[in-house]
Amino acid sequence: MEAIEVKDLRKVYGSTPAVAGVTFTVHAGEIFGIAGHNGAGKTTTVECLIGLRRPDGGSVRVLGEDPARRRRAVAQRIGVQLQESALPERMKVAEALRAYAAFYRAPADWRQVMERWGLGPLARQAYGDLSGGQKQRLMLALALVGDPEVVVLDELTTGLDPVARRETWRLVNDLRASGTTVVLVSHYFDETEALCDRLAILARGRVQATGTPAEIMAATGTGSLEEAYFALEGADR
Ligand SMILES: Nc1ncnc2c1ncn2[C@@H]1O[C@H](COP(=O)(O)OP(=O)(O)OP(=O)(O)O)[C@@H](O)[C@H]1O
Repeated sequence: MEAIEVKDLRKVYGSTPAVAGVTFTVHAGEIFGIAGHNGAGKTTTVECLIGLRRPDGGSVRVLGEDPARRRRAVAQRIGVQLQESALPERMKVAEALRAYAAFYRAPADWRQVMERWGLGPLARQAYGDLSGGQKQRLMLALALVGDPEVVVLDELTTGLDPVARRETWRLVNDLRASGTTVVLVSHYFDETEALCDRLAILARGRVQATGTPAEIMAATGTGSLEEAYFALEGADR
């Protein structure tokens, strides 16, 4: 079974077609990128994957389930780190991990997750006192505390300095190594190029290309995913 299957997904807000017929498949155990610039439809696609929005057309299956109909069942098996997630400023790192673990029927040991992601020394520190990189690390740990089969990371490294960004990339690679399927949503093409086994490039609610970074570059005759994106954008206008 594929981890995720999206077929001809459509979502319209008023008269804005945010997602206009998106199709892709995520294989179990891979890092799959959903790449594209602001307004491409990435977040809307992800919200349909996790059951936060009901599609207007097409179908979505996550681990064989329809997230719009079986949101709670899917939520037990998928970890989500959403854009701009925030916690109460005074909540401590350990408290947040313990509270999130309590949502799940079969969570990971939150103390182990805390240690694994290097948060042990920060256990008693308040969320509001963490650095940007530490906050991101905590968000990643919170997405993993339910011991999910699939984890969705939306704009994971936005606002991080280059060192924290590389450190986060290493953590994402570690995740794949441990067998978790990762969906990485990003508008940074260097990030998707460095991390993703395969990806879909979205623009204006449509998939412009799917494949491995090498396949997409070869198909567009370009040397980077960013150049490939602009080549595809040009061709589509
Ligand atoms: N709740 C909403 N109501 C109306 N329009 C929306 C809503 N959410 C998104 N849109 C519009 O749908 C389109 C796709 O937005 P979406 O947030 O899915 O794109 P994105 O690729 O995630 O962009 P970003 O990187 O800026 O988050 C945009 O034109 C956006 O303005």
